[in-house]
Amino acid sequence: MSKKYILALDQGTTSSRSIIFDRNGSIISSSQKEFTQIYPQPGWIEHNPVEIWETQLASAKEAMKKINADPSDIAGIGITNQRETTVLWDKNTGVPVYNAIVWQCRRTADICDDLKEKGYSDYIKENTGLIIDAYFSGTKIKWILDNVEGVREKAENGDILFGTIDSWLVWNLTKGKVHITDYSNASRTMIYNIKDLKWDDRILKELDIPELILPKVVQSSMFYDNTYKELFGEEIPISGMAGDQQSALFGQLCFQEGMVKNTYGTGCFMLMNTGEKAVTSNNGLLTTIAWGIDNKIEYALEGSIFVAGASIQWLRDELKIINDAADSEYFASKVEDTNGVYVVPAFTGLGAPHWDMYARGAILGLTRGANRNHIIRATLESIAYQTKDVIGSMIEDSGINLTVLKVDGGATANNFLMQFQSDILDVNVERPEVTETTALGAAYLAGLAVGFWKSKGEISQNWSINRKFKPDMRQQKRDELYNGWKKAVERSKNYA
Ligand SMILES: Nc1ncnc2c1ncn2[C@@H]1O[C@H](COP(=O)(O)OP(=O)(O)O)[C@@H](O)[C@H]1O
Ligand SMILES: O=P(O)(O)OC[C@H](O)CO
Repeated sequence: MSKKYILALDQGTTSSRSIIFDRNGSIISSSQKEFTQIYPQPGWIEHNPVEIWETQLASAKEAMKKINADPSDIAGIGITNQRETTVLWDKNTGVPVYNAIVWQCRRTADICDDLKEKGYSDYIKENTGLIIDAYFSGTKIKWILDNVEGVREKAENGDILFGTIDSWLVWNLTKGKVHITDYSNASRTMIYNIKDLKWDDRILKELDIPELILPKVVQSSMFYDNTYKELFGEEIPISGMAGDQQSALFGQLCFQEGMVKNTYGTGCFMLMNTGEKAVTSNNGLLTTIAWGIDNKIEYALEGSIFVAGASIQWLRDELKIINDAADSEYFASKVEDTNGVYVVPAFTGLGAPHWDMYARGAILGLTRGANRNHIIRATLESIAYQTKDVIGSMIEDSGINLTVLKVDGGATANNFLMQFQSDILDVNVERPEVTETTALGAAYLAGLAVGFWKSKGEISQNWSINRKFKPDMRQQKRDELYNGWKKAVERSKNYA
């Protein structure tokens, strides 16, 4: 019987999703399960790795059940994941030794300060492409080794394994047989040398991380192994793997140098394909591996914004001034402007291009007339302003003048935000028909490896546009608004 589908496992920051795609790249079935966000202290964020695995598996089974898909209908599984989030587990029992330390967690800021004081900034930038920050996995691994009793000793004896979420899922899908990560995920650890394509000895030594806990780094599109038989009743090939932002770049078909996408989820991540060149940023962007495919490595420039859609969840869950994320569009549209209000959602510091681990959130410009709608509108606008900060850096670093921005992710459903984004950038914003491009990218990577799709050319025919937003704002107004934002951001810096 011929295989009909590819199953993408999209393990995100707030939910585990599984999506089944057909040969046209259309969504045939999906399932999503939220899981617990654990905040042990201000600025600390953890996930339970077992809950991650269980929700991911449950969503995969549910997506299959909804369409009565048999495991034999599935040509391959592609995995895509929240990046940097760090898990250490016991190799013999498969039990995590601590909760996963999430990418947003700031607990290792002091380890990062120490690295900077020791003069590692240039070395780390040149060799890992990254800027020293608590965001990345390296200092999180060190924290677990140093702070969880008995773990360092076990690690040195070879009884502990480290993985980002991709590794953790593959380990569980294969019942402890396979310990791997792909190039795109490895490039987010701050311990991987993206030029030499190997774990970096000098950084490992400085952070005191034993190399034997690290996974083997592999291509993003290849047959890795099968799921173990009892899991779905039959083995299914696992054949694609990439960090979620790189996967979205692939899913948006940004295969050529200079092509850019921006994903609006919990955070906002803009990536530009730079081909086989690792471009170094002079403006606060990261150099990262886009993917390893056909025995080649391609690179990307990345602007990482830590808080985007999460600020809308904050309006809903903490301020309780909206009931649903989608309501933000209605309330924002009820006012002409923000009445001079700016919201800087630096809840977990600021990422690109500012890189300030000690920035914190702020609401500025309040006057007696400021109301709920202004705050909601200012929160949505902050997502667009942060994107503008990043795009400015990208244009300077690449020399490429952007005329179109391809967008995806949950918050792109918001038409007010998309129009404001186009207005403030003065570029066209294109929203595709399938905005689940993260999962789609993983499906493409998996499908290409098993011959479900023959070539990138074949999948390129699948992309179609849902709506194009065109700029409609005077330059003077654009400048005024953006200058106000820049002032507000400065006020939020170096606070904690
Ligand atoms: N209509 C909307 N307007 C603004 N934000 C939205 C809207 N719908 C969803 N969001 C935001 O998008 C995020 C969810 O997008 P998603 O791509 O699923 O994120 P992730 O993969 O990071 O979990 C949430 O933070 C949510 O607040
Ligand atoms: O889970 P998301 O979509 O918020 O993505 C998280 C990023 O991979 C963090 O680098």
